[in-house]
Formats: sequence, structure tokens, C-alpha cells
Amino acid sequence: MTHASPGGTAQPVVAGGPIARARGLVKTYGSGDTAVRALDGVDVDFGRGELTAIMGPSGSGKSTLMHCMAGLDRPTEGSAEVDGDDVSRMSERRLTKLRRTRLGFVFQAYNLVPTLTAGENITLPLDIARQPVDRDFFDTVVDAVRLRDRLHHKPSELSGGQQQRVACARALMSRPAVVFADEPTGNLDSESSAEVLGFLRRSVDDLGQSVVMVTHEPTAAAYAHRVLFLADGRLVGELVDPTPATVLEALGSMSGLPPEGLDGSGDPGRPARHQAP
Ligand SMILES: Nc1ncnc2c1ncn2[C@@H]1O[C@H](COP(=O)(O)OP(=O)(O)OP(=O)(O)O)[C@@H](O)[C@H]1O
Repeated sequence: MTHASPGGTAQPVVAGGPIARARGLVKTYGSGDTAVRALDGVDVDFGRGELTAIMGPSGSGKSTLMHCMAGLDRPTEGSAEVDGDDVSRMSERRLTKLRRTRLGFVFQAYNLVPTLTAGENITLPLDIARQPVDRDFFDTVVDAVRLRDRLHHKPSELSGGQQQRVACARALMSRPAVVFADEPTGNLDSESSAEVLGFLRRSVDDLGQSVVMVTHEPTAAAYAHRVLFLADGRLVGELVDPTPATVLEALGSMSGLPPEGLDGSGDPGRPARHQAP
């Protein structure tokens, strides 16, 4: 269950508080006449133990928001907190450690090491960090991604969907506070997409993982507990318990609405609330 506060901050109501949050997040690229305000004051909470999708038109700031939250980019103003740590103010050294130990990443490109087997790719981050591999958890994750019979295959011997499931398993192995997934199904056919998205959702429902996913696809966003909509670097709406139809409807209504405010309030900073029927 979520509510939009009068101040415009979308806040999920979940036990233990949000796993990540942004306050007054601004990101400006360049300067002077050519400056681009990619994020224009974003306040948002990401629910603990939830799959949150971020949608919006091309250039609306989705990747910039995710990168600022994940410490891959520095905001110009405001704060980005993950599990109580302000990543916007951390030293590079601490950020590197945080990304390695507390965050998981899944990108559109699978980024697997071609000379290693699927199993070796899954444990690689732990091996690099010289952390022990919890074999029971490894088995749980491998079964959840349904890769048991592919563990000894190299990436070139796996389908795109299987490679992305290896990348998902790898992201989960350190039990990160948050998995950030940027267009994880962008290269996949619909069947492989369903497998990857099904796994990301199960990682939340069955393993308690928190996941934040950028996507263009309403069918992908419908796997989320909650969808956030960005436009021109601002949070302009959210949808709880989405379906492909309600996501499409929300996207359609946003593109057709006047610029003074998607909820009709005249306040462009206030997110419109689209509740699934
Ligand atoms: N490194 C950069 N330098 C300059 N401008 C940038 C940079 N990265 C992003 N931008 C600009 O910031 C704005 C937001 O970009 P961003 O990639 O976050 O949008 P997006 O919603 O993820 O887009 P897409 O769906 O096309 O990936 C765009 O206008 C983009 O051109």
C-alpha cells in the first residue's frame, strides 16, 4: 500500500521503512546554455522488500535516477540514501566497497565473463571480494533462476535469457540491500523476458530482496509492486499493483495531460496517483 503525501513525496508504507530514498535530488549535466537538468528535484522512497519499476519517456531521467541512487553518478543537489547510507556524499573508496558488497546490478548487456562457467560467474563477485559462498543460498538462487542443469556451461553456450538469469543470480549472491536493474529485458524475447522478470519478482516475494528496475515495457513494469513515472526529471505519478493495461492507461493519460500538473492540481511537483482497479 502506498500513498502520495501532500508534499509530493511518494512513500510506500512498509515494515522497516524504505530501503532507499531520494530527497531533493537534482542532477545537472553540463553548464551554461547547454546545461541539462536531468533530475529536477526528486523526492521518492523505495520500498523494502518490493520490486519498484521506474518508467517514463526517453530522456526523462530514469537512468540518471537509478545511477544516482546506486552511487554510479553524483547528484548536483540533494541526497540519495541506500539502507541508511548517504551515497551522494560518500568517498569513492567507500562507494566502491558499497557497490561491491551492498548493491547488486543487472544491466541490459549481461556482462558475463566469457571464459568462466555460469556457476563461476554467479560466485565471481564474492570470489573477488574474498567472501565465502553460502552454498545453501547458492542452491536456492540457482534453483530460483532454474539454471541447475546449465551451471557448467560457458555464456556462449547459453541463450540470452539464460545469460541474463546468470546475471540476476550473480547480483543476488551477496544478498545486497538493493538490486538495481537497468532495462534487464531490453535484449530479450518475450518468453525470456518473462523468465527473467518472474525471477526478479520471486527474488522479492520469496527471498525478501528489494529491487529497483528501469523499464520501457508496460508488461515488464506490471511485474512490479509499484511503478514510478518520471517526466522531465520529475516524479509525476505512481501506480500500485500494476497490470499491463493500467500501466498503458497511466502512460497514455500522462502524455495527454497539461503541463501544469498531471493530477490536475496545478502543482507540477505533486505526483498523480493511478490506482489499479
Ligand atoms: N553524461 C551525460 N551528459 C550529458 N547529458 C546527459 C548525460 N547523461 C544523461 N544526460 C541527459 O540527461 C537527460 C536524462 O537522461 P537519462 O539517460 O537519465 O534518461 P532516460 O529516461 O534513462 O532515457 P532513456 O529511456 O532514453 O534511456 C537526457 O536529456 C540526457 O540526454
